[in-house]
Amino acid sequence: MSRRILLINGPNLNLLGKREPHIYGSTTLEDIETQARQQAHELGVEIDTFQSNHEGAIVDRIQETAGWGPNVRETDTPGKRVSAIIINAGALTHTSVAVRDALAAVAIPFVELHVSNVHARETFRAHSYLSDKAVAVICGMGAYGYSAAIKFAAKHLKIEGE
Ligand SMILES: O=C1C[C@@](O)(C(=O)O)C[C@@H](O)[C@@H]1O
Repeated sequence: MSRRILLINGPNLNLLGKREPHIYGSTTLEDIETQARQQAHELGVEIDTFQSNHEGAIVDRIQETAGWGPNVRETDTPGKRVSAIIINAGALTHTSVAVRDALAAVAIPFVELHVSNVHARETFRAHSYLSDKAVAVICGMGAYGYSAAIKFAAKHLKIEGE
């Protein structure tokens, strides 16, 4: 059985480690993704990583997990199935019906993740378009949240029928 996790990071998360370190810490996205690949290997799962500052690119990448999307032609080999998505949608969490709809369309269980405690910040960050559809929500654990999400996804989220 192969289990594959897709880790998505949205706008400005390419700046982790540089951006507001008092809020987001000093760990870079590169560090997080390197650690994620190592952890996935140890857990016996596969992991794909994706970061984009663009809402449409994130929607396209989510669609691709179901073999859909503008970059997938009828003749293409079906994309690899993903058993779980871990998504830090950044600011799109609070604004994007499109990301929510894409996650609902592919119907793959997902974990919503935030490095900071979004409930202890500006009030607009307390609302999420994703939380009510997420299997789990992690926030305020810093970079460790990624590790917790991967462990949870690897253990609890399996491709149906496997
Ligand atoms: O870009 C981000 C990062 C964030 O998702 C976090 O990881 O804490 C929290 C969001 O409110 C913010 O827009």
